[in-house]
Amino acid sequence: MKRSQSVFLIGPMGAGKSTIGRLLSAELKVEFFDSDKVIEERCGANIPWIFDMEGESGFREREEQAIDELTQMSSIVLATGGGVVMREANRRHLSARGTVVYLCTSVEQQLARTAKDKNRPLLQAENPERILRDLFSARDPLYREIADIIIETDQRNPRWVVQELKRLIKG
Ligand SMILES: Nc1ncnc2c1ncn2[C@@H]1O[C@H](COP(=O)(O)OP(=O)(O)OP(=O)(O)O)[C@@H](O)[C@H]1O
Ligand SMILES: O=C(O)C1=C[C@@H](O)[C@@H](O)[C@H](O)C1
Ligand SMILES: [Mg+2]
Repeated sequence: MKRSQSVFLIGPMGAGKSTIGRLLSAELKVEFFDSDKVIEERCGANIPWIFDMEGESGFREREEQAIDELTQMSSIVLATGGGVVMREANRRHLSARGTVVYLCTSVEQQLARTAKDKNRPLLQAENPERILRDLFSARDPLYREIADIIIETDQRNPRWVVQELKRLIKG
């Protein structure tokens, strides 16, 4: 682990960052934060509302501020939003301030895992599969660029991923 002892989970929508982050923080007995939730709490509104009122750029401003603050805390588990790597400042802070874990998932699994949830404005379009494929092409190299650990989650249940992560982080 890097100096701060924090673990930052990155990856696309439906990779399991929020689910695995919560379980991992309980195992490691450290505090858990989800940057999407922090942004919603601070704003007093949900992500679709922020996208509607402020556009994606407004959301990204709020996200950059939240990531800067959260990555300065010591010994936390942080689940990030799927688009966090789009800003260079976020990549720099995540990479310098903790152990970055990229949770990889196929587009098929992402579609299955996000199908019922309406809280992801980028997927409320006619062809979410096309969108997920385009996002994957743009973002996968950026996730890889800052990842200390890469873990494939398609065929794994969240509890297995947490145990594997615990082993890799301690090792
Ligand atoms: N390894 C897994 N196997 C099966 N289901 C999973 C797995 N990981 C997550 N899920 C399920 O997929 C859905 C999406 O997971 P989650 O919200 O944790 O993703 P996320 O990476 O935080 O997405 P976002 O970037 O949109 O916040 C949840 O219903 C969760 O229970
Ligand atoms: O992939 C993305 O760009 C996003 C993922 C979600 O976690 C949220 O941060 C928001 O819906 C945007
Ligand atoms: Mg999440």
